[in-house]
Amino acid sequence: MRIHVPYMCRVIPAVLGTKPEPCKGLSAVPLNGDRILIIRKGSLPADSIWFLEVDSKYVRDQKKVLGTEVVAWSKGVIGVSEKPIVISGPSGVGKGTLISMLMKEFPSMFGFSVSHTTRAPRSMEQNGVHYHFTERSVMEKDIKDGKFLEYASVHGNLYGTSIEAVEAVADAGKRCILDIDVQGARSVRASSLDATFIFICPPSMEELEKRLRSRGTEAEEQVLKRLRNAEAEIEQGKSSCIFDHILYNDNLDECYKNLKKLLGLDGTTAPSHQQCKASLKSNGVDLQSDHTVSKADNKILITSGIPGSENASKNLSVLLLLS
Ligand SMILES: Nc1nc2c(ncn2[C@@H]2O[C@H](COP(=O)(O)OP(=O)(O)O)[C@@H](O)[C@H]2O)c(=O)[nH]1
Ligand SMILES: Nc1ncnc2c1ncn2[C@@H]1O[C@H](COP(=O)(O)OP(=O)(O)O)[C@@H](O)[C@H]1O
Repeated sequence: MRIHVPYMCRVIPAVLGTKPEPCKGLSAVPLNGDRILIIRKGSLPADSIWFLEVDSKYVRDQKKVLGTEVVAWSKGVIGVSEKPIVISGPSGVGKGTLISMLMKEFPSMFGFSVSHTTRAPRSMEQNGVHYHFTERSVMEKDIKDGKFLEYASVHGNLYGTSIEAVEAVADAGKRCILDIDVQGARSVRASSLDATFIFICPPSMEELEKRLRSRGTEAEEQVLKRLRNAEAEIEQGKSSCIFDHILYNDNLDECYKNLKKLLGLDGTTAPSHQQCKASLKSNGVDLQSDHTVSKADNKILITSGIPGSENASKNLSVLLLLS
């Protein structure tokens, strides 16, 4: 079982009082920075593991918002969250159009990861909705400070996915969609974020140019740069092993139908909530009331039964902490 820190967690609005009672049956493992992993004994896997943030920026902000004393905030690992979806493809191929269609048809299911960029906003674009439009120096500092899951220089500007952007979608209980370039997709592939990777291809370079020009959002110099970059992007998208699926966006409705099909949204393969719950029960950690917890590097070892006894090794669960 893998636990991703800090994303893939959902915020449970459980505020502890100023003087929490000593809790029986809880194991606490201090992690990096201001996080503690809590494991509760003798409970269902779905309700047994969560993180506590102590005196983090989030906790301090909540103190202000709630106007009350808050000592910690819990971020629970509950249920099975669906894999995020990474969508890549050359500029003008129709990524944004397909993502908008998906979000419009399934508003409560998907959430868009709002990237940061140093490029100037287009006339219809809103800060915080389409992108977080950012100064290069600010973004570079945030990258240095480890706030980004991935970033890349694309068509002369910096683009990046902040950890907070992905976390915000997970916190809302939605499946995250990332619209990022091939370099970004490669970085996410190499990260701990388990995602579904989809590459969108144009039917031809002529059609791509037509779409890019007819969108009318770029100056000629930018159009030419994007078309030049498109050839390499398509080659990498098709030949690398980054992507799980390649979709051709020739006829839009057809492509959208295929996208829904591979996401299991055409009514044939979508997993039900019950199925998710069942798979969690069979794959999750079966915590018994007598277990010990220890930490070694990025692993949390949970041993049920009496340590050192013959049965203990059979009941060893290892949680990998990947950040
Ligand atoms: N690596 C990375 N690429 C991004 C991110 N956000 C957007 N992009 C990519 O940057 C490229 C340019 O995006 P944009 O300027 O909005 O132009 P458009 O693709 O023509 O709409 C596209 O390939 C996007 O997929 C991000 O957070 N990270
Ligand atoms: N299958 C398609 N056929 C014709 N035009 C399309 C198709 N898909 C998208 N478009 C148009 O192409 C332009 C670029 O699409 P967009 O979604 O902005 O691309 P991207 O986000 O990949 O840069 C938009 O004007 C959009 O309406």
